[in-house]
Amino acid sequence: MIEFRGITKRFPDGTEAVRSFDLVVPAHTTTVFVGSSGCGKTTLLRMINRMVEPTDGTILIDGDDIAGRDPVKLRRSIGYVMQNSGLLPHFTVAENIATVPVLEGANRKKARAQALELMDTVGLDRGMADRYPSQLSGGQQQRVGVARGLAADPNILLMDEPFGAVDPIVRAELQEELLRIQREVAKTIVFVTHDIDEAFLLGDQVVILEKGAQVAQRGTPDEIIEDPATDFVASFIGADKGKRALRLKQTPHGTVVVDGEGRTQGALIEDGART
Ligand SMILES: Nc1ncnc2c1ncn2[C@@H]1O[C@H](COP(=O)(O)OP(=O)(O)OP(=O)(O)O)[C@@H](O)[C@H]1O
Repeated sequence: MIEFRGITKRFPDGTEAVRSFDLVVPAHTTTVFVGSSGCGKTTLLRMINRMVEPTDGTILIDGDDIAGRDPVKLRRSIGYVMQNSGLLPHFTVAENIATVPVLEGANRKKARAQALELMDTVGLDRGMADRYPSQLSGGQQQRVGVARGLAADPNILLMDEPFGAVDPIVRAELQEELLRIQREVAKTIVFVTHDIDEAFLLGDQVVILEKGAQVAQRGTPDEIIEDPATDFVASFIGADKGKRALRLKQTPHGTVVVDGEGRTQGALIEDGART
């Protein structure tokens, strides 16, 4: 469990990126921070592994104040996956995945064997182990990034817009893969996105943020969709445009689901029917 208590971050130029932020991130579930550009999501995430130090307040991991932890050790014990994967260009795929275990003193042969296993986990062909990042597609690079994040077998995985730079089809594939991996590994994941649909798909807990990391609403996707707390939230999730208020419509071919403007969003099928 990660706990933010009264966290404020003011940068030296006076920008208050985060103001008095409180939140409990339960273990073994996915919490998503979602909000517009500049609202403080990345700053919140980077304070968990001390890449950014808070100006005020306390962050606890499993009850321990992280201010008392060695920053380098803390950082290596937490997985971090970023947009554009952040891979080292002169390292092969396997070497990239094994970076942290090798830094931590793991035997190279063992680290490589583990990297190959992680390639299976994230759905990458082992034949790519000796390629360089520039020889992979954007989606494959992101898979390597996820494998690297998991390599030290961390309890916590931080993901900063990890699927932001890939096309929508690959993005949907990566989201499904992450859901599958999370069913297997059950890490405590903190995921940052500005895409509300991604937040609702991946999040057990979704935290909608406004400027200064002010919490507009926090809850499960169901709770937020059923009862948006404010006009801002309703607008952010598209409820005001009828995007979330779906109706059934009969057609000659069956029943479809339409949004507030009558646009077809999907077909209604019987439970247990083939999709
Ligand atoms: N090192 C810094 N010095 C000064 N201001 C900063 C610094 N890093 C971030 N900020 C500012 O803090 C605010 C929050 O930034 P942050 O990167 O956390 O937002 P974000 O929600 O992750 O945005 P995005 O979705 O665009 O990445 C912004 O106004 C940003 O300009």
